[in-house]
Amino acid sequence: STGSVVTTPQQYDVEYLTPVTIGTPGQNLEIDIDTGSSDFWVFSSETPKSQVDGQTCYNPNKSSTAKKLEGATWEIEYGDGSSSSGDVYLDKVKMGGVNFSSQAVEVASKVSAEFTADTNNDGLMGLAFGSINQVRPQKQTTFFENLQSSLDKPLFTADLKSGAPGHFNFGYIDKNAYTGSITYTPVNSTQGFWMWTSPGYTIGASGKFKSSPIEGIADTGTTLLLLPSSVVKAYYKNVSGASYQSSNGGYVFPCDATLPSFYVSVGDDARIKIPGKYMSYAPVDSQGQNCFGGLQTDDGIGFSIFGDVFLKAAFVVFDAGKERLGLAAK
Ligand SMILES: CC1CCN(C(=N)N)CC1
Ligand SMILES: CC1CCN(C(=N)N)CC1
Repeated sequence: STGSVVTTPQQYDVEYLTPVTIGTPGQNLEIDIDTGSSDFWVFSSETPKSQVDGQTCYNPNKSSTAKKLEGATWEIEYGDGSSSSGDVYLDKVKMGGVNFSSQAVEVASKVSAEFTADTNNDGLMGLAFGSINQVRPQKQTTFFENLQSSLDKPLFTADLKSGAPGHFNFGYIDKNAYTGSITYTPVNSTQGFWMWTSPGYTIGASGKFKSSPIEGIADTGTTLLLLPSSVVKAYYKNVSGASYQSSNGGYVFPCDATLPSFYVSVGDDARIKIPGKYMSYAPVDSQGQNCFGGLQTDDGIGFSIFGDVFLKAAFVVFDAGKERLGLAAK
């Protein structure tokens, strides 16, 4: 089998939302596909009304195919301090024409304020590895892991775009979705993530390549590109008026500043070009005077995060069959 589903950026490409159908008859939710986690959780009939602000809620009692996973519970906390928790049902889940009949659907009986405020986001689907799933007493496998053996190829691809809809595809590689060739690099999944190491980077079209291994995760659920502080400092040295502002929680610069492109090396002789335009995330003030950088430090995380600022510049192959990541220009 193969599948393809559209994924639509929210304002400033802060996150991408993807339609997912759960249960019988189908209940349609808009889900944040997150390759940096491994739980599929949704707003539900069990989420207190005071914590719901317009989100679509999955109601297992209205699905003839829902079965409660007795005794199973979950709770999860994300890098930004947001969190959610609840219990678990097994139900039919369909996305992009592929479906799995008994997917663990983690229903939220509690969500933090960040999720309540994220009014178009009805839940998250983690596509990292099941080893970091948070359901207890027995961990659950991800939608992709459940599908894997039935897919034409044991892989999925992400084609996120800047300010436009893109696609997640399952089981095949769309040759029309990228230019040139795909460079593959090994994935180390021992921490449960799509973790890989870039050999280095280049700042600006005429910059010199800097050999400096950067270990990080390919993460569709993180908005920005989070790299070691030495790399980030070197980049913003090239941006007039840029400074680290603790009050804003990162590097900020005048919105009219000229931003150099940033090249992330892949394998022996390939690199992904992030256009300067992608290196500005959003205004920090209502006048739109100063802007928050799309590149920030990975301080405190333990590894770098190749988030949407990077991923939307590439065609990305998450190849579980060969434990590797494929990257191509587009
Ligand atoms: C290591 C962290 C990366 C960001 N997260 C995520 N995309 N779910 C949380 C884990
Ligand atoms: C990885 C997740 C971090 C938390 N999120 C949020 N606050 N809207 C969603 C993505």
